[in-house]
This record gives sequence, C-alpha cells and structure tokens, in this order.
Amino acid sequence: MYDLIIRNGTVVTSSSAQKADIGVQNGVIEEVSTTIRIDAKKEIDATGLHIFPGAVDVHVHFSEPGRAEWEGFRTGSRMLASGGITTFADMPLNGIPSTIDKAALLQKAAIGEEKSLVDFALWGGLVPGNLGELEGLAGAGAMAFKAFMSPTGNAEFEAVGDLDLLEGMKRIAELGKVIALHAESGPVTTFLAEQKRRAGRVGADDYLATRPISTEVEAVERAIYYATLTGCPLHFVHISSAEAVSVIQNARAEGVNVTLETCPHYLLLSHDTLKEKGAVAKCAPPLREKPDQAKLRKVMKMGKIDFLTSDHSPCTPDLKEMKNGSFLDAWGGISGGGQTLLAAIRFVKEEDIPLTTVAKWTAEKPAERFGLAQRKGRIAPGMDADFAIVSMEQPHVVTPDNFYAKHPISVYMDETFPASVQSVYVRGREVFTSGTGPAEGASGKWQVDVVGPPVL
Ligand SMILES: NC(=O)NC(NC(N)=O)C(=O)[O-]
Ligand SMILES: [Zn+2]
Ligand SMILES: [Zn+2]
Repeated sequence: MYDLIIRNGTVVTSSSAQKADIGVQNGVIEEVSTTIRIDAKKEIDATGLHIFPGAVDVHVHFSEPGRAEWEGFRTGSRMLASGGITTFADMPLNGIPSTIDKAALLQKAAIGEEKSLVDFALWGGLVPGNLGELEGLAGAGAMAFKAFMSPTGNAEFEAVGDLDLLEGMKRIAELGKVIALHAESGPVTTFLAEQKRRAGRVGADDYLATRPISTEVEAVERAIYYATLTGCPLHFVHISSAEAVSVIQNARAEGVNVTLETCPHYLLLSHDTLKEKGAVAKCAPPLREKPDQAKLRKVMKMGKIDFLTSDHSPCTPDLKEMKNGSFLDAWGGISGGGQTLLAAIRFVKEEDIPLTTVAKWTAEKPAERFGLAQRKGRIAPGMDADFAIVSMEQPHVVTPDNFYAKHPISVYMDETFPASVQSVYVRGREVFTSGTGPAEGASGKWQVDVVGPPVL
C-alpha cells in the first residue's frame, strides 16, 4: 500500500515523456511504471496531464530578514509553488543582514523553515572582507557562494574587487564549492552610467547603453581567467548574450569547470518591453535588443545554456517609480519567480524542441550543479516526490489574483502562457492546486543535509 499514486499522467524526464504511474511512500518516489498494481491511501488521476519534476530555481531574492516588505519566504514560496517550483535557493543579498557569515545563514534558515511552503537551499556570499567566514558558511550548509563583479545596489552586500575575487575563488575551490558570479564589468558600467548622468541622458535606451554586451563579455573572460588561476568551479548567473555564451562554451571545451544559466525574461522579452512597460522591465544585465534576443534563443535551443532560473528580484512599488523619468535610478530586478516552468514550456513549444529539455533546464541540471541531485530534480525511484502536474492544453494568463508574490507588480502581468499548472507536490504533500491556490502552512525543508559535490 503506497501513500499516494498518481495514475495515467505523461511523465516528463530529461530522457522521455511517457505515460506512467508514480507511487509515493513517505514523501519519496518508490516506483515509476506503466501500471502500478498496488493500492494507495490517495490516488490521483492525471489522465490528459503532464507530470514534470518539481522545478529547482537556484536564483531568487526573498530579501528576508531585513527587507521583508520587498518579498519574504512565505509570499515568495507561495508564488513558486503556484508555478510548479518545489525547491529554490535564496541569494545572499537584499536581506539585512546579507548572508555573509554563519550566523546570518542560520538565522535565514530558521526563518525559511518557519515560513516556506516549498523546500529551499541557501547561498552564502563572498564580499570584500569576509574571506574568514567562507569556511564557516560552507560548514554550516551554504549551497554555494555568490559574488558580484559590478555594484549590487545594496550597501549591505558590496561587489568584490579583483584581488578579493581571486582570493575568494581560491578559498572556495579548497572548500569544494562553486562560485556564482554576476558578471558585468563594474568599472565600465559605472563609468558609462556616470557619463550618461553628466549628460542628463537617463532614458530606456541610455540605460541599455550603460551595460552593453561587451561589459558582460569582458567580465566573463576575466572570471574564466581567474577560474583557471584558482581552480575554482565557476557558474555564471543570468547570462544575457550569445557572445558571452560562446566565450563560456569555448572555456568549457578547454576543460574549465564552468556552467551558465539564463532567465526567461532574456528569452521571451526584449529592450522593446523596457520601452513599452518602463522600469518594471528593468534588470541587470538589461533586456537586449530583438536581434540579440534572437541570438540568445538560438544558442538556448542548441543546448549551449545549462539551465534556467527566475532571478526573481522584486522590490516595493515605489522603487520602480521613475524619479525624474530616470531609468538609471529605478531598482533593477524582475519579479517573476512563478513563471520559469511555464516559460520553459512556452519556449520549447515556440522553438519546436522536445519537452524533455524542460525537465533538464528547470530541474535536473540546476540540482546537479549545486549538489542537490541526491533527492531533487528528477522523477525516479529514491528521489523526493516533487511534481508539477501541468495541463498542456489549458493556457495560463497571469493576473494579480494568481501571482501570489508580495507585490502583484510584474512585467509578466497579463502575459499568456500556453500551459497551466494544475497541482504541485513537495515530498508527496499537495502544496498547490489551481482551484484552491497555495496550501496553508510551511512544510518547506532546508536542504542542508543533501548538499553534495557539484557536478559539471
Ligand atoms: N540586488 C539584486 O537583486 N540584483 C539582481 N538584479 C537584477 N538582476 O536586475 C541581480 O541578480 O543582479
Ligand atoms: Zn545579478
Ligand atoms: Zn539575482
């Protein structure tokens, strides 16, 4: 007798999309087979529906503790659950304190366990002056480390200079962890923004011009050089250009331990959206011009980007209001943590590529890269029973009522996706249905005990 059987759904893995039954016992997948002949306490008929592995979003900013008015573990995790995301990793900045020592990590973990509806891991930060904290962070369960090569907008989390970065990478390599970088050239983006400000040029086109693709490429090249000097496993967050992808793939071909992610907004949206919708579409790196977006979509389709993350980085509404019409001064960050799985499905439909890639990009690859793959990221016996049950026929329109983030303000508002999330399970527990919304309570567990070595 199983606790739960999901019958007759099309189970999507990174290698196939096939009809199967899934049997769950004690929150773990026991069996995946054509027909399960055992009974269960609860049976779900998923005829006509697709079952994806619960998505693993390793890049969100929940800003709690300290700036919980921006987002928070409760609201943020409800948003993720509604989009089929069953595990997330919270970035070390935007909260106060930022997660740059063991005490801050443990404080955040306690808040997460008290408030999160879905499972989570936590990033540690590398900032100027915290070299001595990295070992404590790793030992206490930080999943990996994050640093910025350009200013963060947060006084509590400074960007690293080159020397700090080199020393940090050496230490992180010794600790057996990955460093993830926000890779835009700090000096060049700061210089270009200063020139624009002096000239009184602060519009949408001016903002884009302060962060050209060349600034991403320069930072990526420098970081790869540092990875070869230090032997540190390297990951690039939110890569926005095909040019940077190409530099990274060349390094990988030469044996550098390096991976990269992009985000739905770089694939689905362009600089035109910033011009049309304003600062709600401002992020760093910026949304690119249409021809550049097309190039990024092409390399994504070719499999040259390892996985997708949301970079859900919301703020209070006033920070998106443009003072004096300045795109340079509005907060940079896109709110869209619930959209990653549906965006991936939309992308593969539009590009006519297999659904199996969705399982790879949204679950399997991120879990592997950050040591979560012992339990997360795949539908297979022994893995946690984390699923997103999706209708590929019924579209989803984003509205304030089904957005669930703290602030219903997003570039995705009113956007249509071709599929919709019907229900979501974390370790066998139903955490969302389209009829009833996110479940009450906080059943999320900190993934501290399963963080293992990174896989390239
Ligand atoms: N402080 C932030 O949350 N920044 C984020 N902002 C973006 N992407 O615009 C990020 O990931 O860099
Ligand atoms: Zn970033
Ligand atoms: Zn981010």
